[in-house]
Amino acid sequence: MPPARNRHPRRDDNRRPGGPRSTGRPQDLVRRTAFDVIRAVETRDAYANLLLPARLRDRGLTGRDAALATELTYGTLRGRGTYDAILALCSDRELRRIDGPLLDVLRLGAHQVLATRIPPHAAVGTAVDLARSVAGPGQSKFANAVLRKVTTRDLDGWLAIVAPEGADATTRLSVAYSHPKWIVSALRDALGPDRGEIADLLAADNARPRVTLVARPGRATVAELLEAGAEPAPLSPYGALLDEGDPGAIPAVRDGRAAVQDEGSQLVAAALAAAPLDGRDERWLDVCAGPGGKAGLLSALAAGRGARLLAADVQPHRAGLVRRAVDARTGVVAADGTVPPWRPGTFDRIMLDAPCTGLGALRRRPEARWRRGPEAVAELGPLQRALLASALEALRPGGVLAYVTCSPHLAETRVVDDALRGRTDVARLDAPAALRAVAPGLTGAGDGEFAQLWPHRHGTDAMFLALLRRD
Ligand SMILES: C[S@@+](CC[C@H](N)C(=O)[O-])C[C@H]1O[C@@H](n2cnc3c(N)ncnc32)[C@H](O)[C@@H]1O
Repeated sequence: MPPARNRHPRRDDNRRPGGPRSTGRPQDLVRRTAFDVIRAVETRDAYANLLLPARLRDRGLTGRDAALATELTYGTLRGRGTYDAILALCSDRELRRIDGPLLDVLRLGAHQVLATRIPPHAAVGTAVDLARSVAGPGQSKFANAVLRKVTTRDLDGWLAIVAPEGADATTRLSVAYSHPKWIVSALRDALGPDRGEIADLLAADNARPRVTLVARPGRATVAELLEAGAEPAPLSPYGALLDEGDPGAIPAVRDGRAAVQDEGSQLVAAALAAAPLDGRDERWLDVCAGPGGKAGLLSALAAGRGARLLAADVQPHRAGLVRRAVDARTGVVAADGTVPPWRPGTFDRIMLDAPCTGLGALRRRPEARWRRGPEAVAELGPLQRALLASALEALRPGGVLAYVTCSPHLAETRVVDDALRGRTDVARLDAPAALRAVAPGLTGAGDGEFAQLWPHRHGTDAMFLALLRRD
């Protein structure tokens, strides 16, 4: 099966209105912008989702031009694994011998040829122009020769060659769905008995998610978001989906009463808030709160109950971002959760949204899959375990803790089993039931103690949730 394709309406008229910077041909500016962001991701570890909006603004690209630049940037970054396999067959030079800028032009060209409705001659022509401007006339001839070969087959035709049925399953899925092999293996392991869904999961990682908004209760309502053009979200009682338009233009979002937040993130925060608890319910803690997505919702839910949230993050600038997401009652501190400034047994509810590989949010971060290797999982383990041990210490007897990762990787979720081994004072609560209590329509999120949401099943990031009570 081919990777999910982000088809773009067939057109080569992506002109932008004239303006002070509209010297060269406008379509060149669109592709040049995509190229610059792809290069920055490659050479200086830039984040496409942060850099691209800034470049679009700088260059005055809006509307259809901005949409095309976004599609080209994200699609090229996501599809790199597939495109490299195809380019390797079309080039008489090994890919590792092709200069970085030229290789990125070829990837951008391959994406346009194979996964958009841009006519092949326009895709090749503009890529050759770009190759000339970033790598010189000699290299533009090479780019022309390679990309012309790419145009000889459609994506399915190429996949039959680079990811043939007879190849071993991990390699085939890795090339066809453009995921590194170690991620394919890790995701398949995480699916466990449902491993047959792996192709659907990889395809979901390649599809751009819809923008999900959260109405922070007591500060905004879902109805207000619907009036602004959003649709109700299928699962979260606080959620709404936006198909088009700038979320920042919605007054509630502009004022910080609502925000952009994945539905899975909303659900795990709401499940912690709704988990049954005996006794005092006044002191809530978010240990790893930056940049403040879950803290924003928790602070609003806490306020509605007369409880108070303390939000912490080890990085002062991330703690600063949290301040913008929460109300004035919420305390925000820059603190290391492994050597915390708070006393043991202080809190009634704790959110531990641990630093993780983010393998559950690949659809939002197009370049993330290429950035780190499997060593990242091993590197994060000790920190995840230390944070969980320390957060359990901070919980009062009878209190409830949510251990959350936006990664389904078993090494990152089994941290909970490691932490509880040999302990008799911590009980695992039924996390799937807690999620269903806030999202009654939810199915397929697990039937044991732990809950796992999936992009291909739930349309959310692959959030993992364990709910623990200290006895
Ligand atoms: C997955 S992110 C949290 C996302 C956040 N909960 C949200 O919903 O927006 C993990 C956060 O943990 C923070 N972090 C890493 N090590 C930490 C530590 N030792 N103590 C506290 N925070 C830490 C990181 O700075 C990062 O902001």
